[in-house]
Amino acid sequence: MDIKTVGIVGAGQMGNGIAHVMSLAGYNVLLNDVSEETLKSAIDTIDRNLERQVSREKITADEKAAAMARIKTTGALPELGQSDLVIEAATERETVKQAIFEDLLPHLKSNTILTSNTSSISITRLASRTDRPEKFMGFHFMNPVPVMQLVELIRGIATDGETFDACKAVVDKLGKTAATAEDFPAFIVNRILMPMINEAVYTLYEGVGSVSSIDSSLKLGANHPMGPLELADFIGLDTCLAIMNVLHDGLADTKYRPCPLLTKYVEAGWLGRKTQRGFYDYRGDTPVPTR
Ligand SMILES: CC(=O)CC(=O)SCCNC(=O)CCNC(=O)[C@H](O)C(C)(C)COP(=O)(O)OP(=O)(O)OC[C@H]1O[C@@H](n2cnc3c(N)ncnc32)[C@H](O)[C@@H]1OP(=O)(O)O
Ligand SMILES: NC(=O)C1=CN([C@@H]2O[C@H](COP(=O)(O)OP(=O)(O)OC[C@H]3O[C@@H](n4cnc5c(N)ncnc54)[C@H](OP(=O)(O)O)[C@@H]3O)[C@@H](O)[C@H]2O)C=CC1
Repeated sequence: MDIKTVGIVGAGQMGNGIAHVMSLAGYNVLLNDVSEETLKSAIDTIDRNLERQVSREKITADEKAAAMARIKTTGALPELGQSDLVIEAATERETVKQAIFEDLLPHLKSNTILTSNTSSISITRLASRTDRPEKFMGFHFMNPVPVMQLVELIRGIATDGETFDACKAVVDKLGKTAATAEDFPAFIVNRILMPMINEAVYTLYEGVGSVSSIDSSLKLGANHPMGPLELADFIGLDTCLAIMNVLHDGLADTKYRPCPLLTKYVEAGWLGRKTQRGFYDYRGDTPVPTR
């Protein structure tokens, strides 16, 4: 299938990153969000990140201008119906994702491929509630999208070969690398990464280390580019907790129980960088540990 137009639902940190790389690769992009303000700030972020690539001579100013011109924003979900490929990148909550697909279905072309950027939720279950489980799959980018090389591709039980090949061709055109994962809770990356982050929060909860000592231990002792708590703030603590809950419920093993301290931060609305407070406080010039 020849994909020309990509509809993206959700213009948060992942949605704007996906719009950035898609438009730079030559796709027309229709970006949707429930909030007009989020759509505006997504365009500002994409502009800033493309400008950074221009200043580092990764792309030319003309390529940036062409990419910006290929992105349109809309608050009206039905407008995404004419897309060849839809990537849902809204909040990590199954009811939110289900409602989006339900609202979108009556407006879709019959051959549109539906995908979700979910970090953990069952692709088979999301697909089963649509009219096209064979044309549905997981298209999982990593954060920050313009920088990270990997895209996980997840087939639901019914996904057909043509749909998989079309999505794999998109990953190739983006210059990224696909890894195929089976459809089990949190797939590959988050099955491994998120229990490590959760364990870092337990290490903090039990007083084994402070935020700074835990993060420097993993940065300096294991060569991780970010400490696990800094990374949790970067991903979003709400997203981390949602993924742990999917692992805990889906695999029914207490080894995946979310740390109560992670729950407490989320209940406080301290979701990390996106709310300016999480394991670090980002309101000043430099991040200050909150424990
Ligand atoms: C939760 C899920 O479902 C799955 C996930 O995504 S899990 C999260 C996966 N992501 C990670 O693990 C990220 C770990 N962190 C890192 O790799 C690095 O800290 C980082 C790449 C984010 C930043 O790297 P750094 O060396 O500290 O910063 P910096 O030198 O400023 O940036 C490196 C490059 O990335 C670019 N960059 C950094 N952040 C960026 C962003 N948000 N958007 C676009 N470009 C960005 C910079 O411009 C720079 O580009 P050049 O190489 O062309 O100069
Ligand atoms: N953060 C990460 O590192 C990664 C996240 N993901 C996945 O990507 C998805 C998005 O995550 P992320 O970008 O971090 O989250 P954000 O919270 O940054 O963005 C989610 C966006 O979706 C919007 N939204 C909520 N409901 C709807 C709706 N019905 N229609 C349209 N937009 C909606 C939200 O609006 P509002 O704020 O107004 O509610 C918000 O702007 C999740 O499934 C997450 O698991 C995947 C890889 C990495």
